[in-house]
Amino acid sequence: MIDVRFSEAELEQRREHITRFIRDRVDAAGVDGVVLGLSGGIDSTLVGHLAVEALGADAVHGLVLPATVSSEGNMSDAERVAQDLEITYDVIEIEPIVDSLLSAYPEAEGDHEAVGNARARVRAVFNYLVANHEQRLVLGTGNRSEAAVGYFTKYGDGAVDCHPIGNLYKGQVRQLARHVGVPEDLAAKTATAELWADQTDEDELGISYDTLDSILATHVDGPLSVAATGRLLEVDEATVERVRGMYDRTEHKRTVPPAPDPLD
Ligand SMILES: Nc1ncnc2c1ncn2[C@@H]1O[C@H](COP(=O)(O)OP(=O)(O)OC[C@H]2O[C@@H]([n+]3cccc(C(=O)O)c3)[C@H](O)[C@@H]2O)[C@@H](O)[C@H]1O
Ligand SMILES: Nc1ncnc2c1ncn2[C@@H]1O[C@H](COP(=O)(O)OP(=O)(O)OP(=O)(O)O)[C@@H](O)[C@H]1O
Ligand SMILES: [Mg+2]
Repeated sequence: MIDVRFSEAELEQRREHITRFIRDRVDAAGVDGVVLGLSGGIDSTLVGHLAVEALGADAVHGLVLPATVSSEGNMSDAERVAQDLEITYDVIEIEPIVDSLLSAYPEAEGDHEAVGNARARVRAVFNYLVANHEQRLVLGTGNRSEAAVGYFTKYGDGAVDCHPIGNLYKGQVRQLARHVGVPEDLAAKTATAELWADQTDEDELGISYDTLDSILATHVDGPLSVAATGRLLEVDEATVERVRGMYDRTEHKRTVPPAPDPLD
């Protein structure tokens, strides 16, 4: 595999670069701070840390938004992160809202993907309720690995004002998290979207993040062909092609929705 990790000096550079980015976005928007969803996972934990470093704890509002499929461990970790960072946070159960969507449209009941994505979109509604009310920006927590293969809910966790860690592969997210002092149990935790019971990213994607990061760095974001990537990483060409296919099929999630060209 490709080792995507930074050197210590590069990590410190990234930390400064991202905290400056967050400050610049807030200043340019003329708002009073940021809001973000805290899931107990490493992406939101790292963004929470960097936001506090950039803006101070008073300018960061956390939302812990449990669903019935959320594990108690993750929800208590999310609260622990907010408490350790000394930020204001709310805990709001989202399932009553998901239930009311399904009682209005029972046809979707039992469709775990549609309902799971609705959970992510209900969370986006709360983020923007707080952002509008308190003059804040919504911070995204998506990383390059998820974005490249479209592993996020369109207008759910993808509905944000900026992506502070959007250029980091998952392996780099874990490394930067350790560098800024995130506790090891959180930095090493298995990634899960928790949109339905027992979901994990690697199971659903059918690939480990180490392999995904390597294929992205080499082929999707890098110059090597499918065959050269397969040889270099010692993975099947079919795996490289599968990742490339996910990237191509999810282009619509990374771009502004199109309209027809203007008439001449
Ligand atoms: N070619 C195209 N051009 C324009 N739009 C297109 C399109 N193809 C689909 N669409 C639209 O996109 C929709 C499908 O996209 P979307 O609604 O996102 O749904 P979809 O991509 O099917 O599902 C989201 C995936 O992201 C994962 N996820 C979600 C949230 C968080 C995390 C996490 O890591 O925590 C992971 C989730 O487990 C699932 O695998 C379609 O229903 C359609 O409306
Ligand atoms: N229960 C939740 N409460 C609040 N926000 C949530 C919750 N679940 C998901 N989110 C939001 O959706 C984002 C996307 O989830 P995702 O699982 O990709 O990231 P993560 O949980 O931070 O890290 P990991 O991918 O390692 O699990 C989270 O970072 C968080 O902002
Ligand atoms: Mg998660």
